[in-house]
This record gives sequence, structure tokens and C-alpha cells, in this order.
Amino acid sequence: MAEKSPRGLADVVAASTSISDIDGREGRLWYRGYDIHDIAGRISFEECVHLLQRGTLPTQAELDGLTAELADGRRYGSVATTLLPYVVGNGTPMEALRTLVSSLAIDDPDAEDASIDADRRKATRLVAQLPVLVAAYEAQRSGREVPDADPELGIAGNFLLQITGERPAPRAAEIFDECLVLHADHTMNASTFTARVIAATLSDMHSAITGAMGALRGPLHGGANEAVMKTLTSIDGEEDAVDQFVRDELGAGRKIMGFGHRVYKTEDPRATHLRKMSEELADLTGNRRYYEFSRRMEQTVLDEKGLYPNVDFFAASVYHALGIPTDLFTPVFAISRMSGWTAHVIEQHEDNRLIRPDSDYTGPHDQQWVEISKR
Ligand SMILES: CC(=O)SCCNC(=O)CCNC(=O)[C@H](O)C(C)(C)COP(=O)(O)OP(=O)(O)OC[C@H]1O[C@@H](n2cnc3c(N)ncnc32)[C@H](O)[C@@H]1OP(=O)(O)O
Ligand SMILES: O=C([O-])CC(=O)C(=O)O
Repeated sequence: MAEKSPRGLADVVAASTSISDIDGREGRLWYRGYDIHDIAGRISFEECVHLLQRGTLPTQAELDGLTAELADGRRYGSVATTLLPYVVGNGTPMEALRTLVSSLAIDDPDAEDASIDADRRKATRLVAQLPVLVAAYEAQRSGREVPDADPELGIAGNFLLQITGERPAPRAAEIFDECLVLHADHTMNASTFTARVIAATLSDMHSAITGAMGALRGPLHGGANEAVMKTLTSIDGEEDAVDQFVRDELGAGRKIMGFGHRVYKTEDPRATHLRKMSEELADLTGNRRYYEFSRRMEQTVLDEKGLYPNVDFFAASVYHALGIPTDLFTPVFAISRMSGWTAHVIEQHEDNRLIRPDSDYTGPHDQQWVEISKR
């Protein structure tokens, strides 16, 4: 009989990886050995993609090569193009995008190729395609065209351009670029674990990523950023109303979205950067309301419950200030995390063993079959 496992597999080691590492007590995060505090704001998302998927920070020549591959990989095929009008307006953006990402497999030029080299090409294309799909989704539902990508802008700047229809201010593009770096990978989080379980059956890259998107959208994981914004906008009145909201929610036994973490028992190092960006954007936009609400909520939740904000908390006020619609916050998370998910699928395929844990059976073993007419 299997031993009882910790609920939610807490502290269980599910895979070996050299992609990222966390120290939950110290509040530290590394991508391939680089401390997040050293690289956030210093590397572009494209460099981060190279680091996660290909193992090293790129030379200029390698970065130029990857940038060209990403520009080339942006185009998606006829299946996603045909599906787009059907999925817009039916369900949430994450449901639509999960379906579109799944459909990308059909048109992928490497669809029949299960090699690691093909995995790498699919990984690059998926990173390039998702931001364009999110922009196409937004354009379709707003009844406008997606502006052409500007070759002078990276993934971050082009995304803001294509979502808002306006060329972003250089600082806005830099801030969003840093957000993408901060969300790119996080060890064995639920969506990455999902991707690795699927990959470990020797299933394909697109199946693994489709599953990961399904896991990310839940409010206990990536879906929390949207829930945080809904919380902030639902609070009427001034800052005192924030304290009342927190007390009411906790008193009713409900969780405050954007707080707590399975691994971090102190400040999430990504929140440190996002808090600063939230304040900077509050000043740049001249609207400090959601930043101030967030600071007040942070203090009250710490006082009342001893919990710290996670990555999703300040991301909400940052994305809002950048003009991103609230229901696209989790798709934005997916745009970034695509780099980590795909790196993990490659790593899993490179040294694979089926992931098949045991379960702790809690039912009886002595049931007797009875004919249907006598049950
Ligand atoms: C990118 C990401 O995925 S970051 C996480 C995003 N998710 C959220 O922000 C949702 C809110 N947070 C949570 O639900 C949790 O903190 C999780 C899911 C992130 C971590 O969950 P777990 O490690 O399983 O912790 P669990 O949910 O068991 O919580 C432990 C205790 O802290 C409490 N707690 C945890 N988070 C919160 C919260 N946000 N608000 C209030 N109480 C909380 C729980 O109620 C529980 O209390 P109890 O022991 O009195 O029952
Ligand atoms: O690690 C986790 O469990 C959740 C998280 O913060 C992430 O995926 O970025």
C-alpha cells in the first residue's frame, strides 16, 4: 500500500531541472544560475528566451539570429485564422487562446517531427505566435485591424502596439519587457508540471503547452492577476475601504487574491520589482489609485494574516496602467511563461521517463458485485 502523500504534493520533488531554482525561505529566484535581481531590467525578454530555451545568455550574433527566427515564426497558419472568429466572444480569452494554441499544431511545419531539434523550432515559434494571437483576439473582438509589427520594437513593444493600436512610450515598453522576464519561469509550478507530465508520455510540444495553458488559467495560479484587478476595481471609496474589504473577506473565510505562495514564505522577489514598476507607472500616468490601494492591501494582509504578495499582485496594477484589458492579464502571463514551458518540454524530452506517481486509496476493497436488478 502506498504511503500517504502530502496534500497537493507540497515539497515533493517531481523532476530534475537546470532551468530555474527557488529558495522559498530567502525569497530568491535564479534562471539558469542568474539571480533574478541581477537580470530583471537588464536583459530583454528575447535574451531571456535564449537563456531558458537554449541555456545561455546570447551573444549579439545569437540574439540577432533568435530575433530573426522569432520574426519569421510569428505567422500562424490557416487553421488558427479560420478558428479565430468562432472562439472570440465564446468563453474567456484564456479558453479561446488555449483552443487556438492547440490548433497551431496542425499547421506547424514540424508537425510530424518528434525530434529535439523540431521541439526547439516549435518552442521558438510558440513564443513568437502567442503575442500575435492575443493581439489578433483583441482586434477581432474590437472590430479593428492588428497594426503591423514594427521591426524596431521587440516582443514587448510590439505587443503593446498591437493591443492598444498606439506605439508605446519607450519606458512603457521597457517596463512590459521586464514583466515578461519576471514571469518567464518558476520551477515546478502547476502549469509547468502539467506540461512535463504531458511531455513525459512522449506526447508533442503543442499538447503539453495546451495543457499548461489550461492549468495557468485557474485563479489559484496565473488567473489570480485578473482576480486582483477585479478586486481593486470593486472597492468603492478611499483607502480605508481596503482595510474593510480585507477584513470582510478573511472573516468570511475567503482568500485574498495575489497573496500567499506554496514555496515563498517571505517576499516573492518578483513582487519587489513589480511594486516599483507599479509606483513608477502611477506617477507616469498621474493615477495613483490602484498603486495606493495595493500598498494598503499589502500592509493589511501582512498584519492580519502574515501573508506576502506573490507575482500576480502588483502585476495587476502594472498591466492596468499599461492599458492592457483586465481579461488579457492571464494571456499576458502565458506569453511570458511560454518561454519556460517550452524549455521544460525540451528538457523533459531530452531525458525522459514517464511521470506516473502513486495514489493514496481511501475507499474499500471488499465490495461485492450485485446484479443490476437487485441493486
Ligand atoms: C503565479 C502563481 O501561481 S502565484 C499564486 C497565485 N494565486 C493566488 O494569489 C491565489 C491566492 N493564494 C492562494 O490560494 C494560496 O496562497 C496558494 C494557492 C498560492 C498556495 O496554496 P497552498 O500552499 O496550498 O496554501 P493553502 O491554500 O493550503 O493555504 C495555507 C493557509 O494559508 C491561508 N491562505 C493562503 N493564501 C491565502 C490568501 N491569499 N488569502 C487568505 N488566506 C490564505 C489558507 O487559507 C490556509 O489557511 P488555514 O491553514 O488556516 O486553512
Ligand atoms: O511557483 C508557483 O507555484 C507559482 C508561481 O509563482 C509561478 O508559477 O510563477
